[in-house]
Amino acid sequence: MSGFSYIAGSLHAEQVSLTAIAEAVGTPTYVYSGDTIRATYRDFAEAFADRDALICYAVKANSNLAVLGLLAREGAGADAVSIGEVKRAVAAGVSPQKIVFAGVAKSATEIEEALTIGILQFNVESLPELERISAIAAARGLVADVAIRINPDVDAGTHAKITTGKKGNKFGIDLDQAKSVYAHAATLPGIRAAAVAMHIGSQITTVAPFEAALTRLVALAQELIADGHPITRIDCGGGVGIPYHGEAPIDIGAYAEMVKRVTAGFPGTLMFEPGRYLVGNAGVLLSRIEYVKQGSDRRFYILDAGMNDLIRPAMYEAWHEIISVRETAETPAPVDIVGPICESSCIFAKDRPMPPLVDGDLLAILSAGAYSAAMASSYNTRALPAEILVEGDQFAVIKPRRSLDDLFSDESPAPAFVTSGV
Ligand SMILES: Cc1ncc(COP(=O)(O)O)c(C=O)c1O
Ligand SMILES: N[C@@H](CCCC[NH3+])C(=O)O
Repeated sequence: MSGFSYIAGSLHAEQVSLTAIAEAVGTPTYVYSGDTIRATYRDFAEAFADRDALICYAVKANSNLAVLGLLAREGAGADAVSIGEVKRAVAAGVSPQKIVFAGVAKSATEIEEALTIGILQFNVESLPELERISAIAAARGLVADVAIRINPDVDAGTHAKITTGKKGNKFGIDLDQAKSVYAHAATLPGIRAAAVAMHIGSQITTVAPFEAALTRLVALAQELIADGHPITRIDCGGGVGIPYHGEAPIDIGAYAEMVKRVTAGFPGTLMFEPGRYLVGNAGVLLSRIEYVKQGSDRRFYILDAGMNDLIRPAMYEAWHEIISVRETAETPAPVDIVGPICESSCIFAKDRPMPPLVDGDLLAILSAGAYSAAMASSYNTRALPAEILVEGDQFAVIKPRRSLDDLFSDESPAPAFVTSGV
């Protein structure tokens, strides 16, 4: 929980009291520690300081412009999965020549706009996509740099819903098809196949699956180079996990040692796409207990935050640590911590030992810096949560809470119809 600690009996983000934030902007609110994001990025970058390396932060993990800007100022590039994410990265100050564009369904419009922006490379996930990129680039007299994302058929040992590098997953091109796809790429006028790429899944907690996949990718890169392909970059993807529930985190030094050893014979650029690792443990979701309800067999803490604000427990049965903002040494007892949404899965924790708390007390849901605000929705016509960035003893509202009117001001109970024309 670096970046968050109790000071004078009250939980703080760096030197800012979460109680003061709740009073200033209300709840539910995401709070991020800028210092933690920066320090984590620097650790990652430092581990590869002796190699030509480009760290492309996976924008999807937390796409707030303030977070992107902070990382851009550290020198990070961006891994984007939509033209919207590409534009966010550019708006935050990321150089287009540090942006990779991944994703299985890039539209023609997205490809055109990315070419106009001048991104570094497209990470291509299928043969028809490769041909589409070539046709669009060639029509403009351009040559697009691409990596083919390889599916190395490795079990990442993570949750089934977030594994991506096993045969049968929709992502990437199967390893046994790779050489023929590169051979085809070499014949296309709008393509320069300058890289190989992989991304085998998320929240991976051991180095072994990365090593198995990277070993296959490097062997492929060497064969491709021997065949005359201009491979100058290896994109190792993201996926490095974080502790949510006492997991031993991947030691970034051990991960870097493995990557450098496996790629020792490759003189080009190493690329990485970390998302969760950089921001996951740098954020909390701050929420207030609306009601404490005592049922006949259990006690509920009913929060003002719901699954629309933080969907990971409902979607992946994810475990998030939840702590009281008011420090207390009182004996914990099991409670169910639930939200207001009309779904049985709107529950953050079941039978979780918690200290006795009362209506109005604040809770912090930890490890909520990644895939949390970014996946929030306004289901049940609820405003999206606010977001705050803390730096030392100061905080900034980096996403104001919108008014409820904003949620439906562009809808009408009596819409104007137009003739379809068919
Ligand atoms: C292609 C790609 N790169 C990078 C990431 C970032 O993953 P993580 O947040 O686990 O580092 C993802 C998401 O899993 C992804 O799909
Ligand atoms: N959204 C997922 C991770 C998916 C990563 C995107 N490929 C999570 O919260 O764990």
